Amino acid sequence: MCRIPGTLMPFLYPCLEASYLPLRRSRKSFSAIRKNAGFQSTVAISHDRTATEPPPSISSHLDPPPEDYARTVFADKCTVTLHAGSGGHGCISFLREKYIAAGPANGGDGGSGGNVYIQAVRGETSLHKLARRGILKAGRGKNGQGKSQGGQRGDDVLVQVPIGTVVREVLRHDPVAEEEERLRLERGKVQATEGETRGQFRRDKWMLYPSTLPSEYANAEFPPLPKPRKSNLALSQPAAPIFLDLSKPMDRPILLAAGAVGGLGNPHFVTRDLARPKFATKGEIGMTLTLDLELKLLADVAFVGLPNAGKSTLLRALSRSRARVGSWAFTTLQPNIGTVVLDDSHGRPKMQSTDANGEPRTQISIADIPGLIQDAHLDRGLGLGFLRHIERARVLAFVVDLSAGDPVEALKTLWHELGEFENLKGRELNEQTEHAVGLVHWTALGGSVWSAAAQEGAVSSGDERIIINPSGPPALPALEMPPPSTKPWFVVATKADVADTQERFRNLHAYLDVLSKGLTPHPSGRRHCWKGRLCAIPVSAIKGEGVDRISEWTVGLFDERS
Ligand SMILES: Nc1nc2c(ncn2[C@@H]2O[C@H](COP(=O)(O)OP(=O)(O)OP(=O)(O)O)[C@@H](O)[C@H]2O)c(=O)[nH]1
Ligand SMILES: [Mg+2]
Repeated sequence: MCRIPGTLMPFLYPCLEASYLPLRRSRKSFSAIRKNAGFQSTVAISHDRTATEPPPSISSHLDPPPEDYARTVFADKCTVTLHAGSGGHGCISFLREKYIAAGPANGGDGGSGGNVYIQAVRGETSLHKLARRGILKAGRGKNGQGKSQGGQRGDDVLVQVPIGTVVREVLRHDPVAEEEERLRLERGKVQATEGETRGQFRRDKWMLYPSTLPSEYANAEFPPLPKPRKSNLALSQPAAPIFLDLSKPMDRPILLAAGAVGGLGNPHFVTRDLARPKFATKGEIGMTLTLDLELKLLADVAFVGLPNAGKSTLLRALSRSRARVGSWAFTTLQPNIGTVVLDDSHGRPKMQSTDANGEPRTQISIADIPGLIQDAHLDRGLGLGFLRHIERARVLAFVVDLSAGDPVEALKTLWHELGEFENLKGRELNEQTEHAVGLVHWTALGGSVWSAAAQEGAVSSGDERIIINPSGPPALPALEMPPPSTKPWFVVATKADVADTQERFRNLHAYLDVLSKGLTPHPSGRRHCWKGRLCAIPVSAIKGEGVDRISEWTVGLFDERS
């Protein structure tokens, strides 16, 4: 439940105020707020101040010079390749001391490779850092040393992603699993694998004593190769193909790929006949995973509006964002994410509210989405790309400009685009399903694991295995998102400081009233839309007035749903 201690900012339109109380606020607390704010006597915004008076001191952030813009770097999707560390090689060494010229074998085992972990953390809002890096490699285990010293473990890699990231596997190359698969297939044909491997030298598996002559190992007899080994940690890896929906902050990371185990030192190969083996095994090769990361939840609130409506200025007013603003359309080309901290700058929460996990809500994230224009669903303007972002917010805040024509028309245009986008997605989904019904799925290596061997082409160790040369990994289906019309929403009527905008605001308010009573069809044209209390919040973003109501209302909506 949301409770708002302290005073509200002096409000914009006193005559309309009574009907915009945040959800579930008691009458008593409201009258206290009115009293504190000097409500009856103060009208917060002087309407024709913008042109003549110098902007207030706050405007340095809200009406910023170009040097105050931060370059927006944002990615809501990326593909990364993760390499678990390979194991270090086993060591070939012999004890050598005073009076012991040729002691027993004492080579240490190789160290294990580093593991790859993933963790969803608060504070991360975009996948651009991962998108830029593309490839992350865990450290290789160090080789074993003499005097039976094992090699050091390789360094782990921790991939930190924003909360709401969906991780899907695109490609997997696990040399150990592939070797096991190869042996399993061969076991049917040749019973005595041991006998077959004895006497063979495999350059990729064996380490040889440095001073060994080629002629020596050409005739040397090698023991059977040890079975492909995996570290115990591999048991806690998620099952293939990986699908993780990281919708909550994680205290501990999840293991994605365990590092490969190190090779065996030469003491492992001591036998009665061979006291001083001059060979050890190489470390296993670490697995490679190609993952598709996609943000399912971009932010708690998304600002949806026509170009130049004042969305970026509003984000600057609410948070410390340094989004670019300008009096022309399409100033914003990438979503900007801002964080609103719900405390009074002294560490005390402004509102008592808890999230779905029962934890106190300390902040909300807001996404400023690039402007939407008519026919955006037909890929006009910045196209479908950013309509996609709108699906990824929990609450939609429609930002309408009170100074630019009828706000009701603007709201209808925005909803029409979202409705058409939903229709388009529905049609696409139907087509995909029809297409999928007509397809025959065939997996090359008989498992859900898409192996690199299959990707390389017509590789086959046996005659009966036919591998089709595919052009690449299978495309992942689009993530399922809740349609925008089912999300809670409200309207932010901005630029309320501009003169003669009250009438437009009253019209907007009246329209929302009629809409919430169900007396007029939903502007998206969709059925099963969200049915809740609709509200329009008048603000002046450029003066930072009335903007606190946005976070209060949002928190009220979250509390209602939880
Ligand atoms: N008078 C007044 N002007 C505002 C207000 N908010 C924004 N503006 C001005 O409106 C213009 C557009 O603001 P932006 O924040 O860049 O608008 P936007 O919606 O982000 O625009 P796009 O990124 O192009 O979609 C700027 O010149 C702002 O100074 C406001 O509350 N009052
Ligand atoms: Mg903008």
